[in-house]
Amino acid sequence: MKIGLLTSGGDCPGLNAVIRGVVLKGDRIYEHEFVGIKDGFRGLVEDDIVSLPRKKVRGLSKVGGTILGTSRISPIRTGGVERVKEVMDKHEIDALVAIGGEGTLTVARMFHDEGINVVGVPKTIDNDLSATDRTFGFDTAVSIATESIDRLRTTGEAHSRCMIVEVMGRHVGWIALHAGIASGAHAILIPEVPVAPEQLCEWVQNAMDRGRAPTIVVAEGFTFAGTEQVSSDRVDGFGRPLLGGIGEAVTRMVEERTGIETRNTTLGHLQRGGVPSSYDRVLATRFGTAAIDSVSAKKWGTMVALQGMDIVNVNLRDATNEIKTVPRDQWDEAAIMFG
Ligand SMILES: Nc1ncnc2c1ncn2[C@@H]1O[C@H](COP(=O)(O)OP(=O)(O)OP(=O)(O)O)[C@@H](O)[C@H]1O
Ligand SMILES: O=P(O)(O)OC[C@H]1O[C@](O)(CO)[C@@H](O)[C@@H]1O
Ligand SMILES: [Mg+2]
Repeated sequence: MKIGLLTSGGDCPGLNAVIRGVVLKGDRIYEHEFVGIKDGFRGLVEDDIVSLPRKKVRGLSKVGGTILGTSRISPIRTGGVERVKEVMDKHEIDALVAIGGEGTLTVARMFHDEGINVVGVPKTIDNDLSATDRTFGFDTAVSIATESIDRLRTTGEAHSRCMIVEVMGRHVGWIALHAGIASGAHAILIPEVPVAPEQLCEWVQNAMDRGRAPTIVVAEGFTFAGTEQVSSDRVDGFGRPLLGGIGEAVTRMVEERTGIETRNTTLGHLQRGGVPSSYDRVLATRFGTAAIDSVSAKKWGTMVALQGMDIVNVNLRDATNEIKTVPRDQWDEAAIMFG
């Protein structure tokens, strides 16, 4: 079989390890041929496709980013499924492995419905995909965020300041929750749970009164009860507003209301760049080798997923019907330690 690989949506540590896993097993065990589609769906519409022999994936499991490039360009809006089929036919591509988050896999599902052979691999640092216990990239992002919060804590203590840390998480607070628990934050603010400014200031004041430097982790998608998401007037490649700025808003509010000197740090793309953790390398490699098994078994319209310790196949529809949010009881468990 001739198989096209693409990475789409935000990049994520472990993408290259998936590519390596797919190509190595596909070459050794199944003798498939591979091509790389450049910059996600852009390459599929604009016919930007390169050969992907085994030698191109050497040593890739520890390399950040993606050798194929990525984008947020929609094939549905730009060329449509007919154009995708035309390009695939031209290159005699039998099947696609689409490595991406909920948006990419929604498009993969649309492709499947239109008769294109496709298997999905779940990626995102946000960990917001249903039907898989984990996405690769999440562990790395949490490690980077945790280390950063630990560092901010010592400078906060030196100055008796309140430190606010904004982490990624457009719709969900998984990174904030895990990094916040790991670093012993005094409050964790996530999109799933509205919190009143008065409550936050009480936690900040309590921590200060006990001689601690209050440390607050806030996910970019968080909003105070009854307020709008903070976003910029700029949009991403798909036309959605860029988020970010809630950390600064929380900082000003805390300083104004409590009088405690407060500083904001937005971790941003530091959470996505650089080498994947060993956990993410292993998970991504397992996803890659399982994905080529799925392709070889013609399990079209499915996604590889982690359930417990096992890699399984799930329907793309189950993976993309709704995003996986943080359950309220998990936030409540953490909230016992706030303040
Ligand atoms: N419903 C849709 N209709 C058409 N195109 C879509 C749709 N959803 C997503 N896409 C396309 O798929 C691309 C990838 O989706 P998206 O940008 O959300 O990244 P993702 O795969 O979800 O990863 P991330 O976790 O970074 O968001 C989008 O930028 C857009 O071009
Ligand atoms: O700067 P970009 O690439 O648009 O990505 C930002 C988005 O990517 C994500 O990290 C998901 O990868 C979101 O949490 C965030 O809103
Ligand atoms: Mg998305």
